[in-house]
Amino acid sequence: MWSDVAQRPAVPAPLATDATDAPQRKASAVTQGFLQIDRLSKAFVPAKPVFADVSFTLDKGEFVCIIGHSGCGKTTILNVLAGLDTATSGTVIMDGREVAGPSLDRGVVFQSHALMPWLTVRQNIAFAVKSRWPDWKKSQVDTHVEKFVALVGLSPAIDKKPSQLSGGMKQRVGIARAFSIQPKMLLLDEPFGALDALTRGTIQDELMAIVRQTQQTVFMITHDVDEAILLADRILLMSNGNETPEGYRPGGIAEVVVNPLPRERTRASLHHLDGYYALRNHIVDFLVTRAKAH
Ligand SMILES: Nc1ncnc2c1ncn2[C@@H]1O[C@H](COP(=O)(O)OP(=O)(O)OP(=O)(O)O)[C@@H](O)[C@H]1O
Repeated sequence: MWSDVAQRPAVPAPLATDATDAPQRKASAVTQGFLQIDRLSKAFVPAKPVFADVSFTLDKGEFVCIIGHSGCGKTTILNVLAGLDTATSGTVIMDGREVAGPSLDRGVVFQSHALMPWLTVRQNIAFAVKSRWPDWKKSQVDTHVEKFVALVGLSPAIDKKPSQLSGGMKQRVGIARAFSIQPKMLLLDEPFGALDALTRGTIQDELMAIVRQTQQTVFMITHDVDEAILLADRILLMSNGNETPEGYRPGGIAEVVVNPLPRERTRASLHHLDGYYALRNHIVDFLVTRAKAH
């Protein structure tokens, strides 16, 4: 089902098991893609890597979500992609260059918005823009900041400080800031995790519109199956490390699911689309039966 090969089907393809499509995934993982992750592993405790042999790629303009139970290593992978942490082994190549530290080429949004509380919305975003383009004049910075604040619908609040904003508004500022530096890749770690369902839905729609408009490449962690189905072109299903009768087995990418739903989907239309329930059930089944015992 929805196997990760070069061809992206428009309708659900017949079921392909992990075992049968894994070799194809590995071959494509190291030869194609704007972002190439090759045999990544991370061990905080030497004998028990959290995950091992993690290989996948992202094409330019692609939106990929990773889903898996708590502790499987999603944030660790995202931190390695961001250059905020190092892997124990393996490589990350973005746009032909190895990721070896943080860079303004990668915008990161965490669950906690991480805004500077003493600065206004405008100043928070301008800070990032000035870091990216130190030679820009104030008027240039202002115009650029205003454009991205408008994109997330926050123009009326541009001169407010974070303490004067709701949780959803703060998260929008974080998203505007990440987009404003026009990174080559956006890394999102459960950016809507702390928001109520209504706000979450609205911002999901906004994010999707901006991503489509800017052709942004996105890697996002989520625990929400519907969020992944709405936003992602592909969904990486990640298993946890676990003890087996043969000994400890590290976690890893158990399966890559290609989203067969039309890209123009919306939250409102999602559950009316052919293939939605099959896709959802497949992911939920993975989380219930396979994610912790592979
Ligand atoms: N700095 C660290 N030192 C030691 N262990 C760590 C460190 N960071 C993470 N871990 C461990 O590595 C494992 C993976 O953590 P990580 O935060 O990447 O998981 P996750 O899948 O993102 O979880 P969640 O969904 O709960 O955020 C966990 O068991 C965690 O305790």
